[in-house]
Amino acid sequence: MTDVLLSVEGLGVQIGGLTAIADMSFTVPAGEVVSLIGPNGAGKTTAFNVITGYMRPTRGRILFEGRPIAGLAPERIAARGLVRSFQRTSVFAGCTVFENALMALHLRGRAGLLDALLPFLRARREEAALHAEAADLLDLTGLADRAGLPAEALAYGEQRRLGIAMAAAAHPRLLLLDEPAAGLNPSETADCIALIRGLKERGMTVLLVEHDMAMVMRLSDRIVVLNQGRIIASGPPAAIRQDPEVIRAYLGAAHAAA
Ligand SMILES: Nc1ncnc2c1ncn2[C@@H]1O[C@H](COP(=O)(O)OP(=O)(O)OP(=O)(O)O)[C@@H](O)[C@H]1O
Repeated sequence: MTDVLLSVEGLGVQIGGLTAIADMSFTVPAGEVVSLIGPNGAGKTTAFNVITGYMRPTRGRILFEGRPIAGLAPERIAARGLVRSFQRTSVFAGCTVFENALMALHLRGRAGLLDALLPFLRARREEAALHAEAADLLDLTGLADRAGLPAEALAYGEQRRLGIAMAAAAHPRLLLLDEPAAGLNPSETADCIALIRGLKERGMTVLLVEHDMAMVMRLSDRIVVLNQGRIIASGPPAAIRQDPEVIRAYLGAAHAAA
């Protein structure tokens, strides 16, 4: 049986008098890409905010590796290995692309007992390993030939990919991506799909919120469809594409025309 990494059970979120999420239950199995889709206002961002600790649920449970996380502070949830990338880019301007990748890896680095015993040797060995890993990360993003450029000189789509790679550098157990294709042109979207596929091939589990259906259909093992705060369907892309209720509520005319 597949290991369930994240389990959302009977989640409900009220914001003031409004029901942002009425009742939501789904799981994210380890090693899979699960996408949350649905029309504007369906509750996708709210679900992300609650899972990552930025909002408190009104009811329900969220279990990460079997332990409850609902209501914990965002940094405590991140420390457990649940890391999110934001819609806006989050690279450090004024640093090169390579330095950005390196910084993300350093932020993950943890000093151990060896630090106290062999500080110099360890620092050198670790630095070399981190440089190799940063180079590997840039290979994966397709940004290796841009390594020496200031991060702000990258095109928008490249900055977005670097931001995702930096979130992935933390080796999260679960990576949450909030609309990674927003504002990207088709070729940038294709590069972004390649990056996420590469992360998946390296064993990363991903929860994706995305409006770009080409990306969702290509990457997802499973899709959860939300409408007005409720799950109306969930399953593999082929089934979701043909689900009459999903077509009516979300895929609509664009799907019919395709
Ligand atoms: N901070 C807030 N204050 C008031 N209402 C909110 C707040 N955040 C979300 N909502 C409401 O909760 C519902 C769900 O919104 P949410 O942003 O989660 O939807 P979404 O699926 O992410 O939409 P989109 O695709 O447009 O990002 C909507 O009716 C929205 O207006």
